Amino acid sequence: MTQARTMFYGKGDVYVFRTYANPLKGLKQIPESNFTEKHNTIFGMNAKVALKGEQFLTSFTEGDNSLVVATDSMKNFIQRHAASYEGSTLEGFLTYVCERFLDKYSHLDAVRLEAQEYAFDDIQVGTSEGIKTSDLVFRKSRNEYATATVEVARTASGTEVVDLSSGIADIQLIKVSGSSFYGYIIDEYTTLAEATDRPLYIFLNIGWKYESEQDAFGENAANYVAAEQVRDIAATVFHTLDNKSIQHLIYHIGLRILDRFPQLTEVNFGTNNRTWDTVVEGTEGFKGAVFTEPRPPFGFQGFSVHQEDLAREKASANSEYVSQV
Ligand SMILES: O=c1[nH]c(=O)c2[nH]c(=O)[nH]c2[nH]1
Repeated sequence: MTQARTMFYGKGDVYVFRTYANPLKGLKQIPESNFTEKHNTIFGMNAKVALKGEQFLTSFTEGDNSLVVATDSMKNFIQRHAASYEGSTLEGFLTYVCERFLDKYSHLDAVRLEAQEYAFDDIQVGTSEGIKTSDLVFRKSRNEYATATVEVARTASGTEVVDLSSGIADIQLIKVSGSSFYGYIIDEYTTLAEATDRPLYIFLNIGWKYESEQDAFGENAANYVAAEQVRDIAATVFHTLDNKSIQHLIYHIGLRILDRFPQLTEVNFGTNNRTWDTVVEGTEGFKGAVFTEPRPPFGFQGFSVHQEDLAREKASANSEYVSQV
């Protein structure tokens, strides 16, 4: 059996800070979030590009560099195209750069670009009219950030987006009361005590896919899903749901995201359990308790939720799903 060969090369940690990119305005307002626009005064990212092409074979097998685009040049290519990008989304920018690579170098078969947003948050400053949000000074975010992956391939008639996914990474949320974990298998391996109310601390990466890639480009902002809106849905569902586990929680976050954004086909999760260790239990007379950082090892979950799940829940008379905040 002949096996498909792996062959690509590229550049990672390509930092791009484009100032005064076009703002993204007119996002759909959802009940879980007051995020409706992104000013993009700083459109920042850490990008990674990989070029694919059958014609690169001799660069590996014979050291023939005649068709090699130096990875150093790839870095320049991405950064310079940030100046000419007229759109306002990470997905749109990555697609634009993939297409320009394929235009420029006719021996490429496909280009894959991934990026993590390098976010800067607004900050309030004193002005002669009182405390206002500065349009000049921003502070580096140490919080979650948007992510995107795009692959564009050459076809007989032009190019085609063959992979596009969006996401938000490194959300870290703690719910101090209203989470439980009990009813699991109790046997000779069990040492964990059942909990009817535990402080649930979770790390989440959430990804989503659009039915139509066009919606990820932001030209019709009403169909774009901002990472900030997904973050706010996650926090809202966490706040509301009497969750029985992280598994249970993420299913409901997924359903709510798909309900708010029918233009998505799928929402997926990579989560991590960082539940605090208890040091001093709460008692009748002492509402508070004392906790500390958990020790490794840490539990994790992987799960995807699809529009069929939402349709099934909505059709079911005894569904636990709620669509209101
Ligand atoms: O939300 C949880 N899901 C589990 O599967 C699990 N297992 C465990 O020990 N703690 C937890 N918490």
